[in-house]
Amino acid sequence: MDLKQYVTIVEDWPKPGIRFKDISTIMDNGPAYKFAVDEIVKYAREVGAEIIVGPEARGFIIGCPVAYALEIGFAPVRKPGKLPREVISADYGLEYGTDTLTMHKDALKPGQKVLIVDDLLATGGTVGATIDLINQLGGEVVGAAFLIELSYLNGRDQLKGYDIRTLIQY
Ligand SMILES: O=P(O)(O)OC[C@H]1O[C@H](OP(=O)(O)OP(=O)(O)O)[C@H](O)[C@@H]1O
Ligand SMILES: Nc1ncnc2[nH]cnc12
Repeated sequence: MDLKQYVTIVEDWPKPGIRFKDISTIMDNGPAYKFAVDEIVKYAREVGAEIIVGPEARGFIIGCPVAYALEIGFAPVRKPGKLPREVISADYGLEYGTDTLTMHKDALKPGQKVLIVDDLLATGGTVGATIDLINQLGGEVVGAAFLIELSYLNGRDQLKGYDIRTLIQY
């Protein structure tokens, strides 16, 4: 299936000069959404993922069905002030802003094999901070999977030495 045809490009959103890749038109199409999730499930099996870690909010949309299909857990990465128990933090930069990400301190078991899942790799700031969080918790990153890669923003530079799978490239 050519998944790219289901992505909607929104010009100048949320700021002038940004070409926003809207994945809601993948999600609202049952076969396209299932195809995307199934491709990442296959990859998760290849790398032997024991838990999925996904950043809010769009990482949940892809990461949770992958975890469900594999009958493994999902650990959320959230923006500050959202997780109710003790957290660890990491700062990151975005294509359009900066922020901090957090995870619960007990979200992973030491040595657990983690697959990071998100909808989109842009500058790599989010995934870089997510790797930092996983490392702080003693997890082992076995791969990172994204629906979309914006190659022109060189997010892969943040992921040197890690296995990456992306389904759609721009
Ligand atoms: O590679 P990067 O430059 O870090 O950008 C990619 C991240 O940006 C978007 O999330 P955003 O922070 O906009 O949050 P959302 O999913 O809640 O919309 C996207 O879902 C990725 O998580
Ligand atoms: N251009 C873009 N489209 C959709 N999500 C994004 N996250 C960061 N950059 C993005």
